[in-house]
Amino acid sequence: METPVSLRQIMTVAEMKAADAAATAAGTPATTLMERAGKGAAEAIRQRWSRRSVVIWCGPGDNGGDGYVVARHLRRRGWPVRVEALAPPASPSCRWAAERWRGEVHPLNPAVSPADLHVDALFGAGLSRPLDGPAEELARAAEGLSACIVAIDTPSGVHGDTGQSLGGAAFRAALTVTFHRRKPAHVLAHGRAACGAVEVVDIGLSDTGAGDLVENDPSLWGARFPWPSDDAHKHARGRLVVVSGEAWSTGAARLSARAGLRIGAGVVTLLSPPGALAVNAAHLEAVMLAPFDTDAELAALADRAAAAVIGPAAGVGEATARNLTALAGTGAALVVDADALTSFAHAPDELFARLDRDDVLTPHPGEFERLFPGLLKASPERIAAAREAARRAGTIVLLKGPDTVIAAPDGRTAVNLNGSPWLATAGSGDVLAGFIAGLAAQGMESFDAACAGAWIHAECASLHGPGLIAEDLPGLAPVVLKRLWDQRNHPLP
Ligand SMILES: NC(=O)C1=CN([C@@H]2O[C@H](COP(=O)(O)OP(=O)(O)OC[C@H]3O[C@@H](n4cnc5c(N)ncnc54)[C@H](OP(=O)(O)O)[C@@H]3O)[C@@H](O)[C@H]2O)[C@@H](O)CC1
Ligand SMILES: Nc1ncnc2c1ncn2[C@@H]1O[C@H](COP(=O)(O)OP(=O)(O)O)[C@@H](O)[C@H]1O
Ligand SMILES: [K+]
Repeated sequence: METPVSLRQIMTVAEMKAADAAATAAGTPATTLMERAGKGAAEAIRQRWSRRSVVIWCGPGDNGGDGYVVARHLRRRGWPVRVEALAPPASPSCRWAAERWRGEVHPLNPAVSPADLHVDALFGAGLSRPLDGPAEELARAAEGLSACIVAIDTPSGVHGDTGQSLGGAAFRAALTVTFHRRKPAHVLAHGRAACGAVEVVDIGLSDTGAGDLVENDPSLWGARFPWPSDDAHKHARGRLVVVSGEAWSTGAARLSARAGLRIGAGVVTLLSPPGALAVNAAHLEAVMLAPFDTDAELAALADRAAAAVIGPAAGVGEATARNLTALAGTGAALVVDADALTSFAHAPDELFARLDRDDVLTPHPGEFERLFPGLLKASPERIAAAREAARRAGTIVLLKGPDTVIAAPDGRTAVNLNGSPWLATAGSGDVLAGFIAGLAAQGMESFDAACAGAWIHAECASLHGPGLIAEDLPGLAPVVLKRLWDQRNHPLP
């Protein structure tokens, strides 16, 4: 069975608080939620580690309360547990949990008391100011110990919504156990690294439905993947065109074209300036080639295409801007990347005016800054920046990076989690543009295509690992596609 979309939902700290309040209002006491949270965290720890000595650092709020519950459950299982408190319990639920811990409570040892495992239950996702005093000292002393630290909800000192340190020191963990849903801190680059593995414990909060911020995963788009029908023919599988650069910069467009073909577009044509025809012809097999001289000729060639890629090594300037305008006048869904983005740096609104809701912009942070000056810096995190960019542009925006964010103008947003640094290699973005456009050419809705393209792209990179170059990526797509195909025919239980 596929994972329901709602299980892949990411909730902000405020949304989580609201879900918590709704449960309490509906009759589930806060202490019941805390008991489930702490018990679930203890179980997650026992699943990962055999019995060993553990020190639990408890804060004064509900995160600390979870810590006392973890302590009780681990001791019940025979684990040697030492509880250290930063301050006496201050919240009612924390007091409740502390009263049920029958062992000793020691003051926090900022120099790290020796143990095989340490549990950070100082502060959770709602922390609003930097760690200070003994908590900060402890975070510094615990640097380098992350392999034996388990964080409850979030590593203390990390902001739940941004994943950034609140300033000063923050903990890093091997495992973070959170509750109900992941928060942005668990998926965005810095926070994700601080969390280590993330496990989500169900604490019985009611299903809040499929929110519009989700993890990017096949459960999001797998059911709508454009597999060919039995009576498919190549033209029915979707026509894709890719605009080539001049003779000395043709490789990027060929990478996109090959990627589009590999991901299933039936017919892929590279549209090439006359001066680049010879070099393109020398390097193409299944990808077809057609010359264009003017933007009008380009539009005519693209007229029957379902999707188009423009940007990879297309050249920055007037000609690319004109070519984009010509393509925008066809019915093709556009994937606008690289030089096509930069060609509008002086007038981003002119670009946005030419695009439709089914077009996709694929900027890396540098290109994003050119189209949306200051937005990344002014936003609390990348999710908010990408969402605002999609709203302004009226089109889909895929903001690239270790935590690629895909946002649609209607608010749908997905964060890609399967990326790896092997993708940080020249040309990998060109392949991504080709994957997305290849899926759009097959009729996949553009937000789905962007999400599926990003996920498959990252999956290909993980399959290869060290030594990856962009040329390898399209050739790895069949392995990933086969897995998706097999899951479709034989869904996992
Ligand atoms: N939501 C849910 O559904 C469930 C949530 N659960 C658990 O509850 C946790 C959230 O609990 P929480 O809101 O009490 O936040 P927590 O991070 O524990 O305390 C932060 C407060 O401490 C205070 N503070 C004092 N000294 C401080 C210092 N040096 N540095 C900084 N702050 C300091 C400070 O108050 P201030 O002094 O600023 O007024 C601040 O407001 C959550 O992470 C999860 O583990 C589960 O039980 C299951 C159900
Ligand atoms: N550290 C990283 N972890 C995960 N993905 C990464 C990382 N660095 C880069 N990527 C991915 O690699 C691709 C690079 O694209 P881009 O910067 O456009 O490169 P190019 O222009 O050379 O093709 C993007 O999909 C990006 O998300
Ligand atoms: K914590």
